Amino acid sequence: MAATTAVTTVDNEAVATEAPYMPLTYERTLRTDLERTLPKPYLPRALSAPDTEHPLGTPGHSSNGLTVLQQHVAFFDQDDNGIIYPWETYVGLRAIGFNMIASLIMAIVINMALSYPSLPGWFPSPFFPIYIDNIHKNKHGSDSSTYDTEGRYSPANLEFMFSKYARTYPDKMSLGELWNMTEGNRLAFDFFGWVASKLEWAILYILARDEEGFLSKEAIRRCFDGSLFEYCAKMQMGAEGKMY
Ligand code: HEM
Repeated sequence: MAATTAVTTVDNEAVATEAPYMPLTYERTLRTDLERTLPKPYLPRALSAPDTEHPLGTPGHSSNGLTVLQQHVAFFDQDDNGIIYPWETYVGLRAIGFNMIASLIMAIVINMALSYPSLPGWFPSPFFPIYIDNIHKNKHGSDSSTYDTEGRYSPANLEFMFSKYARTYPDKMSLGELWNMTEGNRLAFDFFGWVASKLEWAILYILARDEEGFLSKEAIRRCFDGSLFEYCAKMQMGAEGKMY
């Protein structure tokens, strides 16, 4: 009997997600029920971005053989040649609803920051192209870890983002909660990553927040696979359709 109890205690410790002497581990909780609706939630997906409510990813959204991170940026490749120039980023941002000044500033910042790591050679280009083949080389620190280093999408990390930081509602986050998330994701002395993360989440919040000022899990999930951008562009053109 004693042996059984000992084994049970050891087993529980082996899968514990909370440590009594580290309060953050029980303030920022991890969901342990993901497998009820999402098979192999720990497995990074190369082609689709599922969550517990959408175990097959985005219906009707084709990967075209691209990784989820490549899909995130492919919308901005206006001529489909695998290279995103600043003017293409600008056109894409305008198409999803940003005004001229915001789109201009964002296009310059995004292409200046992301071009060099993505280039096929070591020589910089004055036109600041971003090569989609190498977009995984632009992964930075202090992010949500939802993309892996090859550009796959890790479903469990999207779910943990919500179980850790979504306090008001389980499926949407306020601006303050997003702020806490980016603060919680900060890695030491990672100045580039701190700023890049804040900007990415701020732009997404501006783009997709609802009337009450919350950013939904569905908007975030669809930002990861880029289908959110297609949806926003359609909405801007006045096309029919509803995402939520
Ligand atoms: C309105 C447009 C955009 C929004 C709202 C947006 C938002 C985001 C968000 C929320 C993330 C996830 C960050 C994290 O996991 O913490 C992300 C990641 C990323 N985005 Fe965008 N993005 C946009 C446009 C672009 C464009 C045009 C490019 C490049 C052509 C780009 C390249 C990337 C890359 C490389 C990552 C991976 C960074 C990482 O996880 O470390 N994004 N973006």
